[in-house]
Amino acid sequence: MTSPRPASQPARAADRSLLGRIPFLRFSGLIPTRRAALVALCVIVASLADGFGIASLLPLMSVLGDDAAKASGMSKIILGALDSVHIPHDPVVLLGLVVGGTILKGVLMVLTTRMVSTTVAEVSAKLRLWLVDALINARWSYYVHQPVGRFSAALGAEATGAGEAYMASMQMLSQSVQAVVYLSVAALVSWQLAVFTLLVSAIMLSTLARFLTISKAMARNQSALLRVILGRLTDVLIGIKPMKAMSRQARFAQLFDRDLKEIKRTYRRQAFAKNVNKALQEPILALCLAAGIFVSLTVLKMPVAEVIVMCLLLIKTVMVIGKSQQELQNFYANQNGLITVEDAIAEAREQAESQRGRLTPTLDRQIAFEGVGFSYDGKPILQSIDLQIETGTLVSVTGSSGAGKTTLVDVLLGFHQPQSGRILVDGQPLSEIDLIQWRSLIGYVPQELILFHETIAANMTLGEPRFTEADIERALRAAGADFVDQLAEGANTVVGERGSALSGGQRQRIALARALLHQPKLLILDEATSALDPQTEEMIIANVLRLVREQGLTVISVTHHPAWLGVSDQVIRLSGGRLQAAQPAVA
Ligand SMILES: Nc1ncnc2c1ncn2[C@@H]1O[C@H](COP(=O)(O)OP(=O)(O)OP(=O)(O)O)[C@@H](O)[C@H]1O
Repeated sequence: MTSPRPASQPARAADRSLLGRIPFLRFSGLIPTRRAALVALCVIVASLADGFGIASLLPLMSVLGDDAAKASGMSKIILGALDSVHIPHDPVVLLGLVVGGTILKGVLMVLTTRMVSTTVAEVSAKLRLWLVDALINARWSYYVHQPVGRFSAALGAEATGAGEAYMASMQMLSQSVQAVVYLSVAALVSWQLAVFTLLVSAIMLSTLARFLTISKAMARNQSALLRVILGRLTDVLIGIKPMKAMSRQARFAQLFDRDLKEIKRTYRRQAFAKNVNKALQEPILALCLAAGIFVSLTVLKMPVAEVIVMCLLLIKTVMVIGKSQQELQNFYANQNGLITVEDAIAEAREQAESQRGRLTPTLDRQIAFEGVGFSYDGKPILQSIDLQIETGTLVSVTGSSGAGKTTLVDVLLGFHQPQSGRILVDGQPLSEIDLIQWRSLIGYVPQELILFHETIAANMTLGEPRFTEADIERALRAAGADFVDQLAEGANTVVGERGSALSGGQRQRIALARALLHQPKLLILDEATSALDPQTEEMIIANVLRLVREQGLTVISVTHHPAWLGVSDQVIRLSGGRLQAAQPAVA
């Protein structure tokens, strides 16, 4: 998942251009151009076929109509067109043409729907993939400031909404093409009919436009509210235990209640706007139609057959334009998902971890900090740190809470770039080393360790198939996790949500086994044995020390525990971000 962004992937600004505001062009960066063009072409062809269905009824009406109808301008044009392609004026032949055309249209529609549905699924899947990829490759400091729920919302409902928006844009394209065909046929029949149809459509669209605006606004509100709720829910569920223990969860339920009521209100308004739009289209059309029929029959004295065909055309055209407006409403209701996911992707990509280093790390001799300084938002955390860590030694980092111990480790992991000084690994600047390769040499147990809702084995291998059962067994032994043998399912025991089916000390040992599984050259332990009883801690220290002495493992242990400090080759003491005293490594 470390691949750079493919060139075809969209930049945020490009999609907000004028062209990007046209619904079906909005997806140009998401779907390969050729495929997008093919889908659009199929939609257009199927819609043309659908549009010409109505035109094919006209010759039939003319042939079946009375003499007055045959003598009208409309019929002359149609019958003349039939003569030019040598189609006899026979009702049976014409009926056959209508049926054949309808079947062809049906087949085209099915094929097109299939292609559009596949692309809808692809749009959602691709957005999810890009988002996951961007998140995984973002720098550590980015995660620190992000509510997790934001990404849950983007990966779930919002990515699905983006697919729905694509579907709506294609439907809209289809209805628009049909509208153009119907209008052209109407113009062929009579220019007055085409003008009247446009007039009726304009009345309908402008009357109902405000419901479109409501849909758009409500969709935006829903999206923002859902993000807040999901973010809060994720936080609450992660930290529910102390809240329940102190009976302080009620306040959160009240907050959810307020947000959920607000969401309910936006959904109600959106559903109303959508359905009222649909419901009002027909009465508006009926009123205009009644007026048109009255004028045609009584004032213009047009033949009845011709008025029927014209009414049919007008109804079809206006309905298709109305449907196109409904699809635009659907697009607005869902495009927020697209915008939100694209924004999340673009933002995470802007925070992508720099991969500038090209050097291959070795770690055979020494890690050196030379005048390393680091600040958070201008607040100095590490100041002029100078130290050497020889390979094959055990080094403890100690100091009061907030002294900068974890930050020191984070800088060594390449999570933060020092603002002054440099770190050298076997004489090579860390800033020039390939960070992916560097971290693959490291085993790391963090202070706030998290196990996944998986088996013990899966928590150790993290899904990598290269590890064997023997590897898992070896790492469990080294981590002092003998308790796994007592479990009915052994390493196949599921550890529960964030490892809650295990004790704190058991979780720490699984996390240590995970860190040892790939036989790292550098093991970093951040308070990794804080939850263990003294006997278990001593046993783990002995195991780690054996790896140091026998296999040349380098260990940095952030700790306050005397058991670690007593056996360390070097103790680094931090106070207020400065090195207090460093004891040289024991020979
Ligand atoms: N992401 C952050 N943004 C801003 N300040 C931070 C951030 N992370 C840590 N700090 C600050 O940096 C200082 C050092 O934190 P650090 O976690 O390195 O201390 P520590 O010595 O490991 O403490 P402890 O022993 O309590 O874990 C603290 O004052 C902390 O508030």
